[in-house]
Amino acid sequence: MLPIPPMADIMTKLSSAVGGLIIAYAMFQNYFPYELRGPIKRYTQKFISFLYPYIQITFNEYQGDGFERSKAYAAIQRYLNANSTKQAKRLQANVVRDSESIVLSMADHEEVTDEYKGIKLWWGSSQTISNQQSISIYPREDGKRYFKLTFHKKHRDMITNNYLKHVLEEGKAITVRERRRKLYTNNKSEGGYGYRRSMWSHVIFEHPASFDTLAVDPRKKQEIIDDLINFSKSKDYYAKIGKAWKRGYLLYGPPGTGKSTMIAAMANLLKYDVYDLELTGVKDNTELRKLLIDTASKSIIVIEDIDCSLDLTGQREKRKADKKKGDENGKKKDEEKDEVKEKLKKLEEEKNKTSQVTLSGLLNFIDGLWSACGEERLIVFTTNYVEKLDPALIRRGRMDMRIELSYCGFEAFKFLAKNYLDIDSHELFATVGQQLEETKMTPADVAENLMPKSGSDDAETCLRRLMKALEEAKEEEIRRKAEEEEKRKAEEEEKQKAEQLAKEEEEKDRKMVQIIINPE
Ligand SMILES: Nc1ncnc2c1ncn2[C@@H]1O[C@H](COP(=O)(O)OP(=O)(O)OP(=O)(O)O)[C@@H](O)[C@H]1O
Ligand SMILES: [Mg+2]
Repeated sequence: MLPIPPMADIMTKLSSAVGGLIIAYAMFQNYFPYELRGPIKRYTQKFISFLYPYIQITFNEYQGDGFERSKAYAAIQRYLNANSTKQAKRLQANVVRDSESIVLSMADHEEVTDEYKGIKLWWGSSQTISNQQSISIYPREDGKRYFKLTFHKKHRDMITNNYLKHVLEEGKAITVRERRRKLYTNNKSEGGYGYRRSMWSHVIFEHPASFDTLAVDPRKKQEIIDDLINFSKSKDYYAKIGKAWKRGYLLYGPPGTGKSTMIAAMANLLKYDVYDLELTGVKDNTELRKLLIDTASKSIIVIEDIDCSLDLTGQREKRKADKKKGDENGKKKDEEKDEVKEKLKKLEEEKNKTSQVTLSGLLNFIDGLWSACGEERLIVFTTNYVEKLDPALIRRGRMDMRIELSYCGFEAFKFLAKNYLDIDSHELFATVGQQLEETKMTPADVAENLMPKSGSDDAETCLRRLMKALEEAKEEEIRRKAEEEEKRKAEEEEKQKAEQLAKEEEEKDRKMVQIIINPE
């Protein structure tokens, strides 16, 4: 490739060439016969492109009527900030992320180079200054910002077909990587009229959990990570098989086994937002659908403790009973005419009013037609009692992956020891392993015991503390079992006594009947 002079140099040469051409053009307009003008024009164009064999593409910041910021401009800006800002000598500082950090971008009239598959390109940033003296609310009237891409015309196809696509995709990926993720929760519906509030409120999601710190059997962990990454890259696959791009996970296990922590780790791994849906705060199925529509792509919708959130089968029965009660109250109202009492009753009813979301509403939420309105979404349920859930809710297709998080095993313990004490092995490991087989302890409790409590605590002190806790837990379990056995025996005895008593009563009754029938 020919070495290309810097832009300023090109512009000087070009302006003198163009000046000459304008004079020539004026002469030719007046003095050349009409028939000769066409060929001469063509040659002039060739001459210009010989002098300046480059193509320029402009990307304006605002498009359409000037209100909408061009997505391409934003993506290019991100791309250039990440890839080429180091070369620019004049930079512009923008404060972002709630005034916490600064992002540098190339200043106006700066130029940087980029290289793509051995092709050199130039990116310039500029602004046309508005002639208006007044301040306008229309962004485009305050001056148009734009990026200009310059490249040799022989690379036209490669640039327009491949490079621009690469820049836009890379820019978008950087936006996703760098954005601050959010943790949303649904606002409790308040009913009534007035200004429609957003259905979700959010805070910045900053949970430190990651799969690196999660003590789960390494093989199982890898399987989950692979599944998640595979999902996030499967846009085309889902389109091909005609399924909405979403996946359901059911996390189940006793309290303190890392279900919530795993959700945070999933969000951190995929860089997704989290929507923590509190079902008891959702008025009815319609509101549930609205909440769903209000969620963005690249997100995890979480429903924790699904078994407690709603008594999905009992709920419908209770509602019917409530309704009946409501009708009866209506009749009484005319009779009583006691307004104060009525108001108090209403308040009480309002307080007791629970969510009217039904099982079918929830199933529709997961895989009904509306669930396809966004893409790249995970739906995660957690529960302590998987056996309590309605089979329809957790069948394959709805919950694609079921993950059991259980008590701490030896592998998980070794992982926690490495994480908390920075040791791979210790002579006490074998004993701890044996204890863990005999006694159930959650990873949360194991981690708590392993954590050094003071600066003087070494690995052995922490391991011995864990062993002591396991010993105590074992004794507690033996005590509990003994108590249960005692209770069971007492109940059994009670039952036998009652049966004996019933038999005796029956015998007495039988004899009494006989005396009445046969008095002698
Ligand atoms: N497998 C694990 N690896 C590392 N830390 C864990 C693990 N499980 C639990 N913990 C620790 O224990 C604490 C409680 O865990 P978490 O809240 O994730 O439990 P959970 O399964 O969601 O419990 P619940 O059913 O009560 O909601 C967390 O602070 C976490 O650090
Ligand atoms: Mg939890």
